[in-house]
Amino acid sequence: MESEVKKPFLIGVAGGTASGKSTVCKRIIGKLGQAEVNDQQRQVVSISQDSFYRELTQEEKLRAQKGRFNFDHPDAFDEKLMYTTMKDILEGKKVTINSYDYRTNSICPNKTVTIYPADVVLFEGILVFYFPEIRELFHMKLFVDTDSDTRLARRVPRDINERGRDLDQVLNQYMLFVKPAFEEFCSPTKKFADVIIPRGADNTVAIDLIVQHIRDFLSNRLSLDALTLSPTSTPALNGAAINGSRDEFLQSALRRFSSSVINRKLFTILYDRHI
Ligand SMILES: Nc1ncnc2c1ncn2[C@@H]1O[C@H](COP(=O)(O)OP(=O)(O)O)[C@@H](O)[C@H]1O
Ligand SMILES: Nc1ccn([C@@H]2O[C@H](COP(=O)(O)O)[C@@H](O)[C@H]2O)c(=O)n1
Repeated sequence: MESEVKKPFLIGVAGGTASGKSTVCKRIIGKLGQAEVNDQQRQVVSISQDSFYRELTQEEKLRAQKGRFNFDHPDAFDEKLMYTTMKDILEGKKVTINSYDYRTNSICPNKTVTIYPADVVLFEGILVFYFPEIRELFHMKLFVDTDSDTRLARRVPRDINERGRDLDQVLNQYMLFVKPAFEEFCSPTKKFADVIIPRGADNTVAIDLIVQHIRDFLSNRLSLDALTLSPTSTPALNGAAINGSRDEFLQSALRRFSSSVINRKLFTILYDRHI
């Protein structure tokens, strides 16, 4: 039998720096029951746009060390790599992405992350809605809308504790690049969002609604897939549906989709429609 190609539900998660984008993604992953699942089995994965910062020239590296490089400008990213990676993910391919090191302002040498095909892929970053070709790939677009005071108050300790910066560097970079670029490039992309999440991860009502929408989308797609099964594409499943018992059909359907986050009660309904 042909192996199943997983075409994921692709969700873009944009918002200003330290708005809570990665925390929102973690909450969604947790609520879909995927927090403890290992990388290869994981059906819901999150990718950061930071993995697509481009390598700097020597001159840019020197400027970055002095806090004089604008990492909040669209040109700081490798747009082409972002697009081809998202296309590959949408085609159900396994992809390899870079790890990024904020301390050296560069891609970690000899360190990559493998992203295995999944049901749901979240792609989060300050400018994920900025590039039109990439924006159009998303099935759902979320904008995490946290006020700028809160974001700065979170960014300062994070950049000092986790990204190797000192207070002066963080504040200078914020005033010189981060704040103006947010206003010019990030904030205007809020209008493309399907859902705006005020207060980020604190907004459990919004997160629950989004999780329910993801479940509904996946159930509907699975329902369509199963209703259009052809004997050539999935002989085992179809054979069971046509010739076998109700239990055989459900067993083979569950085997095929056993790793999915989708509601399995659906198969009972499908069986009743098929037979
Ligand atoms: N709702 C929240 N309440 C308190 N701290 C938060 C909240 N959301 C995020 N944080 C903290 O703020 C910092 C930035 O959050 P993060 O999710 O990494 O933001 P982003 O991905 O948008 O840069 C992290 O240290 C995180 O733990
Ligand atoms: N070498 C770098 C690369 C990026 N940044 C800053 O990271 C921010 C984006 O990450 P978030 O998790 O905050 O969304 C962005 O505002 C860049 O300024 C950096 O400081 N150094």
